[in-house]
Amino acid sequence: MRIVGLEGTAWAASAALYDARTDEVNVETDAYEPDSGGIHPREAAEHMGNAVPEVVAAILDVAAESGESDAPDIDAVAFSRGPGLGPCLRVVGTAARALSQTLSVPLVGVNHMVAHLEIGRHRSGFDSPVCLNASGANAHLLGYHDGRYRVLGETMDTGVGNAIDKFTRHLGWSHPGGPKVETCARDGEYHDLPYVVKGMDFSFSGLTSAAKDAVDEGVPVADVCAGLQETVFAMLTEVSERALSLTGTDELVLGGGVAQNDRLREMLRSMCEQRGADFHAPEPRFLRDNAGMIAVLGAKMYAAGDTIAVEESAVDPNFRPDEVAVTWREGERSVARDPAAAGTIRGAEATVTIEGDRVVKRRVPKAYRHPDLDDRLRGERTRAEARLTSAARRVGVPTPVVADVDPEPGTLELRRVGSDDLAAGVTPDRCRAVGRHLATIHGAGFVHGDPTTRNVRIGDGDDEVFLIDFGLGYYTDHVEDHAMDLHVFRGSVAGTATDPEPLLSAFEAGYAEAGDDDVLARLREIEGRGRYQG
Ligand SMILES: C[C@@H](O)[C@H](NC(=O)OP(=O)(O)OC[C@H]1O[C@@H](n2cnc3c(N)ncnc32)[C@H](O)[C@@H]1O)C(=O)O
Ligand SMILES: Nc1ncnc2c1ncn2[C@@H]1O[C@H](COP(=O)(O)OP(=O)(O)OP(=O)(O)O)[C@@H](O)[C@H]1O
Ligand SMILES: [Fe+2]
Repeated sequence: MRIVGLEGTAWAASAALYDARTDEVNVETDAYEPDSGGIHPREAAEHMGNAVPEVVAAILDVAAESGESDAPDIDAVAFSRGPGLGPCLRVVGTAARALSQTLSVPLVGVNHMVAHLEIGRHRSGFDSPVCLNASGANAHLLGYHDGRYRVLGETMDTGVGNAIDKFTRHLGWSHPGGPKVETCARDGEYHDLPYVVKGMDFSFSGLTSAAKDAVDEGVPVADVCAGLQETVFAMLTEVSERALSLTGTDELVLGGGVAQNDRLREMLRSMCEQRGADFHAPEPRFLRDNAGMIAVLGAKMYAAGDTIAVEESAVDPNFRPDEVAVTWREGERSVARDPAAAGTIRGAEATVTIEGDRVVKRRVPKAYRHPDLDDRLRGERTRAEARLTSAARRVGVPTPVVADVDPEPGTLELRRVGSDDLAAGVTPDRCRAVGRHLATIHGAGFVHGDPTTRNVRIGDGDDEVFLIDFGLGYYTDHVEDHAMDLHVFRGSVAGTATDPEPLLSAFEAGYAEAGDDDVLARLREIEGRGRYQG
């Protein structure tokens, strides 16, 4: 089978030929480089208009030379339907429809972000990995479950590349900024910047502003670049580790243009090594936007009969990866596995040793993080956990008694609670109880910060649950912060349960019993927010 792929969501006018028999991928790309500032949608679309016919012609030449007959020997045309810049997508969509009609072959509409994921899975040979997509306009964690890729975590504001590019625009550097920050950071000393992780979601906006301010205040640019990389990539590595821990998976693949960064790959590799997981990042030509990944996923979709009629092939600038019916993996294994049951448990942050009634939790140093950042986070979180675990119990929320705390090495001794993690026995009654408990701590002025089904323990009664692991918690009265707690819990249920709806409605009903309606309204808004920001 041979598939032609077309890509043109933003900057790369690209065409590819994928031969499924030999697994060979030929790619022709013509990049748009803005004269100044960031990517300009109209200019980028103009570039697509000029460059797409040329890269297509070049790929058709390759097809003609390598085909088995005089005919081009092509089975289908696959193209990026979104997400991306509307004006660019429309140009490439039109080219793809025309090509499929000229060749009289079916059209396959590919989600660009799922293609970033699938190329990594394809090249790694992994079975059901967690995928971190680190690209310009996006940043999210995906895992396959029951016919869809679920979004396990994502940016709450801009994509990771855009966050870096915004900073370099402030310096007057040309687009793209990512590679320049990487080079400049090599000569810099680490500089502290805000670190924002909420469960498996994360935010870059405060950090970008702080990086700009630091330069304006005279901190050497190289130091700010080093701090920016260390902070941004540590956040991405931490949430990836959380996703591995939550799903029980031991395979991680990386995708997207920012994945070309050596330091990011090094951190992820180091994290995976430390926890005994396998890591794969494809070669750079498959990381940045390219039509090769579109052709490879196009081949899988075509083989599954997943083609679209021309009339239904409209592009979608906000096409989310979790909207895609994953036809080519029907019946395959979910990303969620059974976590190791006994002895020493390796959470995302800590190792937990359970001896009888006593639980010792150690936030071990993470080799992937800069030592200053590592010390800061382990100390802050150990202190927060001790303080908020006790504060929650004082307002009537079941939590473990804290027997001892030592923030310097990052060690806590807790009483053992519950018989299992909620993940092992999610029921509507228990979810309702979690909702009530979160409402109570919000009423007391603080958030949990990471209320997933692995950070709730189940007790003897039908609705007896304990909240644990308050390390990401903090005092706040902001409705948005409270709503993020609910969003994180929803995400952990929706990402792993086969029938999440009854669980989620019970959870929200529980919250409504004891909490503020404004928070539930804000949750709706967060869930509905289009996260794609070009
Ligand atoms: C929707 C689609 O149009 C979009 N594409 C996109 O963002 O292009 P991509 O090739 O995946 O990523 C480009 C980004 O990747 C960054 N980048 C490239 N090389 C880098 C490096 N060595 N270090 C850090 N960032 C790098 C650039 O600064 C830019 O922000 C996406 O995938 O989100
Ligand atoms: N007090 C406790 N009683 C019983 N089990 C516990 C207790 N504390 C932790 N555990 C067990 O250890 C696991 C990991 O603990 P915890 O969530 O605190 O660590 P972590 O590294 O912060 O994890 P993550 O960041 O992945 O949520 C829990 O899911 C739970 O199974
Ligand atoms: Fe991309």
